[in-house]
This record gives sequence, structure tokens and C-alpha cells, in this order.
Amino acid sequence: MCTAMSFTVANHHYFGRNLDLEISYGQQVVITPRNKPFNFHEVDDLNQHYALIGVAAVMNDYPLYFDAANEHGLAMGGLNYPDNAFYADSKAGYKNVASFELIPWVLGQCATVDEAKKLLTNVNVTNRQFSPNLPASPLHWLIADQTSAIVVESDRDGVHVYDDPVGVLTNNPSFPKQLFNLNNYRTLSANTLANTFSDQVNLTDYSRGLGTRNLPGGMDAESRFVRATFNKYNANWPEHDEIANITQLFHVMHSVEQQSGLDQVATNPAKFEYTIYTVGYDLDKGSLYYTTYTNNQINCVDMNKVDLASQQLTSYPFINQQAINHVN
Ligand SMILES: C[C@H](CCC(=O)NCCS(=O)(=O)O)[C@H]1CC[C@H]2[C@@H]3[C@H](O)C[C@@H]4C[C@H](O)CC[C@]4(C)[C@H]3C[C@H](O)[C@]12C
Repeated sequence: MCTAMSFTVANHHYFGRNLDLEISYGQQVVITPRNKPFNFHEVDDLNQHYALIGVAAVMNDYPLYFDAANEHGLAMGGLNYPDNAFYADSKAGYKNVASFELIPWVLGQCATVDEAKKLLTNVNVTNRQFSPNLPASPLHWLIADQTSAIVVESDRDGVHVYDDPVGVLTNNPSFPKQLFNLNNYRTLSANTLANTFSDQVNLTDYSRGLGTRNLPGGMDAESRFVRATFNKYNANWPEHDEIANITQLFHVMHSVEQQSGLDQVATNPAKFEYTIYTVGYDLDKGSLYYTTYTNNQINCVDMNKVDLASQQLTSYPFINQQAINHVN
């Protein structure tokens, strides 16, 4: 499972993502500069494009992005959508883009969600594999800029592009069902509540936080969708303090993280999914902040510190070593 969300705090814009999985693909933080060509199989190559920063597995010098943001503050993440995602063969008259090409194709040439929506009209997400040992993954995608968000789902009946008014995405079921399910939680509250049970029954407010008692705590994707959305909208944001905002963003993302041991992998019962990494993109500055499961310290990679006019990928392996601050 995974969780992604966009945040806007006063005039600061962020995009967060947890990658929950039991295996690693050797992913790193990867910056693709403007002149490193993106070659696609059926749509036009992008020889010059917007620069990207994100998390990717680099195979044959090709960045297979899990999530990324471009220099204009458009961000995108691919999240598991098993049993629902359907990728078709190439179809005449469509923009045929393989699932693994979608992130560079969109972020390479769109600066905003509106531009992405236009580009995505008439797209057909194809079932082409990157290589024989990397079959296409069943994904859906969250795309967000500083002001809005959309979700892209390629189902059996075609590609859907939904407005995402809450800027959150997890996994199954499909996005419209996740959004509708929020209605079931409309009485959740971060406030101290009155007794609406009955004025004939004496019920006391015996503990702080009772308004969140029915906030779902599960690892499942529906629970995380509700929890992530509630926590995002109710978190106090310091607004003008960048470090405090980043810190709060990580608190929200970690409120839906998967602790190892809680989510068994059905096909491999000895394994458990866990939050391998959490990223928080500063969409205004082009910085990527991250923590990993074994390193709670927030690390930062700034895309503007590399030569964005070059042609070479720059990769930074995740720092997984826990940094304990020994005080005596
Ligand atoms: C599985 C990952 C999503 C995390 C998630 O939702 N896990 C839940 C697993 S489960 O439902 O609970 O079983 C996704 C996110 C990005 C994906 C990767 C990226 O799409 C990049 C390439 C794309 C290639 O087609 C396949 C390998 C791959 C390297 C993908 C492997 C895998 O599908 C990743 C890592």
C-alpha cells in the first residue's frame, strides 16, 4: 500500500508520498536534467524537457520514477492499484504511453495540472513492459500542482482522469469509491464534542480526542485514505516557518505509515509490507525531503544544486543509517 497527498500551507506547496512495500528495487533519489532525452516507444521523444527530481530505479540509464516533481512544481506519484488497473494494447488514434513512461511524459512537458489534463486527453496507457524481468505494474497516479490535484486510473473501460478535491490517493478501491467513503466519516472532529447521543443519557467527555475515536486506524487503503485526509485537513500548519511545515508534513505522512509486522504479504507470508521511504517535495523550491524506515532524520536533496542544463542523471542513494543524537 502507499499513500500520497498534496498540501498547501499559506503560499507553500508540498507533495508527500509513503512507499509501502516488502522489497526494494534499488531506488534512489534521481535528478533528470533538462537535456537528458526521454525516449518513448510510441509518442514523441522529449529531447529537451523540464527537469525532474524524484525517487527512481535507474535501469540502463533510464529513470523509472516511483514519484517525482518537476522544476515548475508539478508532482506525480504512481501507487499500487492491483486487480483494477488495466493496460491495453496500442490503439490507433490514441497517444499510446506505456505505464512506466507516464511520469516522465507528463512531468517532462506539463507545468500545471491543467496542462496535464489536456495532455492526458485521448491517452491510452499501454501494457508494454520495460524489460522481460520488469512487467508493467498495476498503478494509478496522483498528479498535483500548487492549487489542484487529479487522479488517473486506467480501468478495463478506459482511462479516467478525476478531479481530486482532497488531494489524497491510496490504493484500492477505485478513487471515486474512496472519495465517496469519506461521507461515512463526516461526524469525525478534532474538537471537543457535545453529547448528541441523547439528552436523556448522561455521557461524559472523559478523555481528550473523543471526536477522533472512530477515525479508522487500519493499514488497509480505505482506512489510510480517510485518516490521511482527516489528518491533512486538521493538522495545524505553522505557515511561515519552512522547517516547521516540513516537520508537520512528515507527522501527517507518518500517521499513515506502515509499521513492519502489521501488514502480511499474502503471497509471501513470511514478509510484511512497511514504509520503506517517505518523501515530501517542496514544490516551490524543487527540494525533496525524505525519511526511511531505518532513518528518522529528515534528509534533503535540492535539484537546484546540480546543473539542470546537463545531460547526465544525478543519483543519491538513500541514507538508511539511523543518526542518533547522543547527548551525553
Ligand atoms: C509497488 C509500488 C507501489 C507501492 C504499493 O502500493 N505497494 C503495495 C503492494 S500491495 O498492493 O499491498 O501488494 C510501485 C510504485 C512505483 C512502482 C515502480 C515504478 O512504476 C517504476 C517501475 C515500472 C516498471 O514497469 C515495473 C518496475 C517499477 C520499478 C515499479 C515497481 C512497483 O510497481 C512500484 C515500486
